[in-house]
Amino acid sequence: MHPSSATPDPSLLAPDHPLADGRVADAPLLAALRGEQPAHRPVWFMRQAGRSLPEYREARRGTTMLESCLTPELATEITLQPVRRYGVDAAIFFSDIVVPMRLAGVGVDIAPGVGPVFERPIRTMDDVEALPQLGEPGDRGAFDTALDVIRETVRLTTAQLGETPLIGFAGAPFTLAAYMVDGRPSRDHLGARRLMLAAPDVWAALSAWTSRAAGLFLRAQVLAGASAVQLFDSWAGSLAASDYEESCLPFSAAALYAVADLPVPRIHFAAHGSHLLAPMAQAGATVMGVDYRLPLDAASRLLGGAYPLQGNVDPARLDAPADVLASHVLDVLARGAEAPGHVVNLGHGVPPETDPDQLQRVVDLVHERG
Ligand SMILES: O=C(O)CCc1c2[nH]c(c1CC(=O)O)Cc1[nH]c(c(CC(=O)O)c1CCC(=O)O)Cc1[nH]c(c(CC(=O)O)c1CCC(=O)O)Cc1[nH]c(c(CCC(=O)O)c1CC(=O)O)C2
Repeated sequence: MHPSSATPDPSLLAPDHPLADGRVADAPLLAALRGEQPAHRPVWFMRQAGRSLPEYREARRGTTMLESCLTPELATEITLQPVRRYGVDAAIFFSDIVVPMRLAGVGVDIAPGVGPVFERPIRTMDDVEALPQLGEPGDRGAFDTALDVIRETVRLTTAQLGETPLIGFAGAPFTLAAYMVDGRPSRDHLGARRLMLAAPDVWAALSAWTSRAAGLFLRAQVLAGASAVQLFDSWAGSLAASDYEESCLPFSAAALYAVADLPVPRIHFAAHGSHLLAPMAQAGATVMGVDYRLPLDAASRLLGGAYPLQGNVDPARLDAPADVLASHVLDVLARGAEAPGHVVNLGHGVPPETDPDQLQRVVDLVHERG
């Protein structure tokens, strides 16, 4: 089993990093992620920067998704939009889980209304061995050079964020590998799960590659200025716990280990993953994200009260009448108070058709009552 933690060393951060120069020292988000009780419960939303915002749709006019992720000034503006509009307690880096693969030279694009689509699905050991080399942490090879555009966006964003922390993120090895095997979004990831069981050596080699890509992508974001990270194992929920522990956990642990020596909280989240919460907590995260299917007090008990939690407003209630939404948010706050620390989020990403005014109501209620 891969080691999952190391001793964080603040000296690894540049003096002008928001954590080093004190800019984010009093941020409620970081206090809650450390398991403390800040003056108010912090809140942010997965996919807060995106299609639900008119200003996003305006800013994206005439550009493809990946162009917008790889144009520093545009990605910075999009990351800042929800912080300005809602007053949320965190920015999440506007990017996508396939960006590191694109930067590595893998043929992938994001088709609107579909999601990631790969030119060549990965099915054999030859396919894996033909993937671009990524190098080791600290190597100045082609991939590390390609990550400079990410570093530039993080720097531009944190220069404008002031006291609001930036969360860097990556897709987890299983979710990335599932896209690469299936070649496009899939509901049950049967192609990936079949390969995992039929050719475990190919699956392990691919997962080692996606784990390295995710880990280097996270590390680049933190060293450039991100003050926390989130590893999205969006689709691990399609796995049985035994398959997850056997074929995925070691690779998620390796991805998180890539930033374990840096003094930043590490959030780990899987949609539909309540049955995996305990094994996922062994991957080396310091905070667990919970989707909307498992109440936070039950999640905290399941984890022995050992982890601050993030979540878990049900996205479906964002369309409900204001009083129904309010009572649901108050219930999430009450249950979240059972955990050592609580960051309010949705139980999955903001649905594109969400009314921004409803998200504003959630932020105001959490800041008032949280
Ligand atoms: O059409 C557009 O404008 C691009 C849509 C968009 C993408 N990534 C995006 C956005 C902005 C937004 O969500 O509105 C932007 C995006 N992708 C992601 C995040 C991180 C987060 O959720 O806060 C974000 C938001 C970043 C931010 O708020 O700053 C990461 C991501 N991309 C992806 C996944 C895995 C997944 O959801 O399948 C995940 C993990 C997040 C999750 O589990 O919800 C893959 C992906 N990327 C994308 C899509 C959507 C394709 C579509 O429905 O048009 C999809 C597939 C899907 O969502 O079903 C493209």
